[in-house]
Amino acid sequence: MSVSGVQRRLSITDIRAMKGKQPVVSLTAYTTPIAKLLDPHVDLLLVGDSLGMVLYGFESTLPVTMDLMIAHGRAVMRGAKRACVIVDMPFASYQETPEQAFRNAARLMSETGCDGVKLEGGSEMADTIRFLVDRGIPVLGHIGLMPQLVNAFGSYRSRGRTDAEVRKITQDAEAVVDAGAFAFVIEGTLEPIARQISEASPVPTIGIGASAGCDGQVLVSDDMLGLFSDFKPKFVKRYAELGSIVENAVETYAREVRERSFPAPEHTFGAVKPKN
Ligand SMILES: Nc1nc(=O)c2c([nH]1)NC[C@@H]1CN(c3ccc(C(=O)N[C@@H](CCC(=O)O)C(=O)O)cc3)CN21
Ligand SMILES: CC(C)C(=O)C(=O)O
Ligand SMILES: [Mg+2]
Repeated sequence: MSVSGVQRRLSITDIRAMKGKQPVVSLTAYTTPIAKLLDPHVDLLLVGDSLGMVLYGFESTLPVTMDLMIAHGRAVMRGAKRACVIVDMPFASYQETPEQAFRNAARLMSETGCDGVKLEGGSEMADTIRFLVDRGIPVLGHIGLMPQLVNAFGSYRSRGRTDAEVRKITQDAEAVVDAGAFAFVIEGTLEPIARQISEASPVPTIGIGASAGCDGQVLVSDDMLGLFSDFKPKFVKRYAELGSIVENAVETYAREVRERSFPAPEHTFGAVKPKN
C-alpha cells in the first residue's frame, strides 16, 4: 500500500528483494481477463512472446512483432493491480545494437506502462542489458534454452548436457548479473547447473524446466491450464484441463441448438408462452 491507500503493483526492487526470502511466483498473461484472474496470486506477470505460438498459431516465436507485444502488454496492464508486469522483447527488436534495443525497450515501457522488459541472451547480450539498465529500463534476463535461437540450435532440447554447455550457461548467468539484470529466467536446463547458478546468484532466478533449485518458477498459463496442447514439454504440470471443459461446453451447446432446446424462455426477450 502507498500513502494514498491505493494498492500499488510490486516493483522490480520488490522482486529482487525476494532473493533468499521467498519464491518468485510467475505466469504468462496475454489478455486483460486472464491478467485479472492471475494478478492476485502471482508476483510477476510475463507478457511472453510465446503468445505467437499460443494465441496466433505461429510455429515459433520468431514472427512476433513489437506491435503485437505492445497491444498485449497494454491489455495485461489493464488487468494488473498487484503483480509486477514484464514484457518480452520480440525477435529482431534488440539483437542489432544496444541503441536499437533501447529504442524498442523504451517503446514497450512507454506505450504499455509495464515495469520492465525481458530479453534472451547471455554474455553476447551483456552490453545491451547494461545499456538499458543504465538508462532506466529494468531488465529480466533469460538464459539456458532460448526459444528465439531455435533455428541456430535446431530444437527445443534442454541445455547443460555437455561440459561446454555447462561452462557457457554458467558464464551467461554471471554476465547477465554483472550487466545489472534484476532477476533472470533459466529455461530448459539440467537441475545441477540451474541449482548451482541459483545458489551463486545475488538476484532471483526464475526457472521454467530448470528444476526446484531456482528461486522462483514461471510457466506458460495456457500450458498449465490445459488450454494449449500442440506440444506438452516434460516440465509442464497440468493444474487444470480447461481444454476438455471447453470441448464439453461447446458440444452441449451445439446439440441444444440443433434440437432447439436453446435458447429457452429464460434466455428470450418477450418470450411467447407455448399454447396448451
Ligand atoms: N505454449 C508454450 N509453452 C512454452 O513453454 C513455450 C512456448 N509455448 N513457446 C516458446 C517456448 C518454446 N518452448 C518449448 C517448446 C517445446 C518444448 C519441447 O517439446 N520439449 C521436449 C523435448 C524436445 C526435444 O528433446 O527435442 C520435452 O519433452 O520437454 C520445450 C520448450 C518453451 N516455450
Ligand atoms: C516462458 C517464458 C519464460 C517466456 O519467455 C515466454 O512465455 O515467452
Ligand atoms: Mg519468451
